[in-house]
Amino acid sequence: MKSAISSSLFFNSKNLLNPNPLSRFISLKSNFLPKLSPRSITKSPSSSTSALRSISSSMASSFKPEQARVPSALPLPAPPLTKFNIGLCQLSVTSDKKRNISHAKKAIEEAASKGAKLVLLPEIWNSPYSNDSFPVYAEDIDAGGDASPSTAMLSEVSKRLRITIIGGSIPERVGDRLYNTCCVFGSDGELKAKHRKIHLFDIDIPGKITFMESKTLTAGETPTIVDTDVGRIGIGICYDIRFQELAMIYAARGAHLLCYPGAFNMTTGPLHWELLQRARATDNQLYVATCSPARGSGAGYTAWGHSTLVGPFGEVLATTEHEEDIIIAEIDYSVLEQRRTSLPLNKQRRGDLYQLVDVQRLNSK
Ligand SMILES: NC(=O)CC(=O)C(=O)O
Repeated sequence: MKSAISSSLFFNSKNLLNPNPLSRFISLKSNFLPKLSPRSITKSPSSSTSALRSISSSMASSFKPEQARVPSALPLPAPPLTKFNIGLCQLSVTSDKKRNISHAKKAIEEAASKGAKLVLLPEIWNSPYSNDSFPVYAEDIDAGGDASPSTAMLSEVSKRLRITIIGGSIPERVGDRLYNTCCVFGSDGELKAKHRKIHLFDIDIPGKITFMESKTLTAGETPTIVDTDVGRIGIGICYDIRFQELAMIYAARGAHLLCYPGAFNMTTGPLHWELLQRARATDNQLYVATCSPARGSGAGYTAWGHSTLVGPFGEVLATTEHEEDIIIAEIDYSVLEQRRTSLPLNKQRRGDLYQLVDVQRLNSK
C-alpha cells in the first residue's frame, strides 16, 4: 500500500557487503591526518594544509550527505512570515464535553487577544483520557456540524480570529473505528489537515502505569505535514514524539516547526517529556511546540503538563508547570538558517553509511 509508514534507518546494502565500511576513510586518515592537528589546519595555512583541505573536501563529497535522506531532503522553504507568536493552551479537562468545548474556545480567544497567530491545544481536550471515554466522546469529524461540535468550534474560531489552530486531538469515529485525531484549521476556517496518531500508546511499566490505547483505538497510517500561514508544520500526537524517524521525515520534507499535542504521564513525564522535545528540535534543527492538558485532581489519568516551546538549538524558550496556563512565545524562523549554517548537520550526514527512507514520498514518485 502506497501510504504505509515504515520509514526506517538502515545500512546501505553496499556497506553491508563491506565488513568495514569505514576502511577507506580510516586509511586516508591514517596517511594524512595525524601529522596536523585540526587547530593547525585553521591557524596556519600552508601548502600541506591546502592539500589536506582538498583531500578533506573530496572525502566529504564521498560521504554523500544528499543520499542520507531517500528521497533527497527538500530545501527549507521560505516561510510566509519570519516572526510570530504561538499560543500553547494547557487546558483543564473535565467529563463535561460542552464545558470542555466552551473552555477551549475561551482559551483560544485569550491567546489570540495576546497576539498568538498560531494556537496549539492539548491531546484529548474534549474528553477524559481513558479507553472507556474515547467511544463516548468520539465525533465524526468528516460529517462535521452537529456530528463534530469540537471541530465546528475550532473552524468557527480560527475563521473569526484569522488564526491557525492545531486543534490538539479528540477521539474520532469513522464507521466502527476510533482514532486519536488532530485537526489543523487555517485562518480561513478550513480544515487543512487531519493527523491520526500513528504510534499508539501501549505501555506497561509494572507498578507504575499500564495503558493500552490499542484496546479501543486504531493507528493512523500517514505522517502529516501542512503548509499554513505560519509555516510548514509537521504533526505528531504524544507517543509519536518518541519515534525520531517521523520527526526526521518532517525535517527532510522542509518543516519549520513540529507540533505535538501530548499528555505524558507522571511516570514518564518527568524523565522523558522535555528530553524528547529538545532531542527532536536539536537533531532536526527546527522548532518544536508541545501542549498538554493541565493536571486534573482525581482524574483516572494524570497528565504531566509542562507544555513547552523549544528552539532549533535545543533551547527551552517557554514552558509552564502543571496547572492551567496559556503561554505566548515568539517563533523566529530566521534562526533556523543561522543554526543550520553554524552547525551544518545536513551537509555532514554520511549517506554512504546510513539512510532514512521516507516510504510514502518514495512510493509517490
Ligand atoms: N500518552 C502518550 O501517548 C505517551 C506517553 O505518555 C509516553 O510516551 O510516556
